[in-house]
Amino acid sequence: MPAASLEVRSLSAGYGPTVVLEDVSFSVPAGSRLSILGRNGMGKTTLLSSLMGLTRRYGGEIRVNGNDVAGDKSSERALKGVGLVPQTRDIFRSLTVEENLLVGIKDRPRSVIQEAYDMFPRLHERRRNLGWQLSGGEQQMLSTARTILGRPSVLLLDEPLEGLAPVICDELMAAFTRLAASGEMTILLVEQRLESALDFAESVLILERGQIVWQGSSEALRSDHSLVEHYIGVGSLH
Ligand SMILES: Nc1ncnc2c1ncn2[C@@H]1O[C@H](COP(=O)(O)OP(=O)(O)OP(=O)(O)O)[C@@H](O)[C@H]1O
Repeated sequence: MPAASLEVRSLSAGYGPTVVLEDVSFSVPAGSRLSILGRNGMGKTTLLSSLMGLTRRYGGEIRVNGNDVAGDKSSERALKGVGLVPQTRDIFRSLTVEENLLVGIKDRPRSVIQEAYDMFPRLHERRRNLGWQLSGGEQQMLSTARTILGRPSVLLLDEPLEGLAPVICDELMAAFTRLAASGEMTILLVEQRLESALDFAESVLILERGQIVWQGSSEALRSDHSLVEHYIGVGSLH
């Protein structure tokens, strides 16, 4: 599936009776990159989970290439090209790396696993290791590779660098940048590290208490220190 556009209109969503996202609207052209910023607890994970169909929706539309998927279950959204790499890196801990990857290939031939190994050679070295034996960075690579093998046209990455050593972060960001450059996926990245988020994406949105408080280009945000300090925190830009 080639990259798809994403359009979100007046989305409100949450958990049970709790509304977290309120009237969220934005669009991402096919093949482009959006970073989602905001302090802890502002609704970033809830936004990605809602795009994947994992929260309760109170209203609004989610259009993938113009088709509204907001009423679809998450499994249906996955078939329509939405792929989430969750913050929890939910790999199967008692399966090997290779078995985990096989789960992600959907109906593609087994040989496509090589795509994951090309992307992350470390996974090839660890292919017979069990999920629980992997480091945090390797788990992130596996979780990402498994989702990517399903060829999503809209890829949602939730804080992929969290808790990882700088050298691993660089390796992952390089892989995400290569993916983005391939033009095969539209990518949304939730990331606390401002520099990484701005380097990665052309455009940015900032969430505060479940609402979008700023949207614009990465360059505009980078050059406006007062905006960054107001919404994200002092000293975020170096
Ligand atoms: N399963 C849940 N049930 C009820 N409320 C939840 C649930 N998950 C998150 N929340 C609440 O929704 C709000 C937004 O949380 P969310 O995890 O989306 O924020 P976030 O911006 O991703 O934060 P962080 O950067 O810490 O991951 C918070 O007030 C949080 O307590």
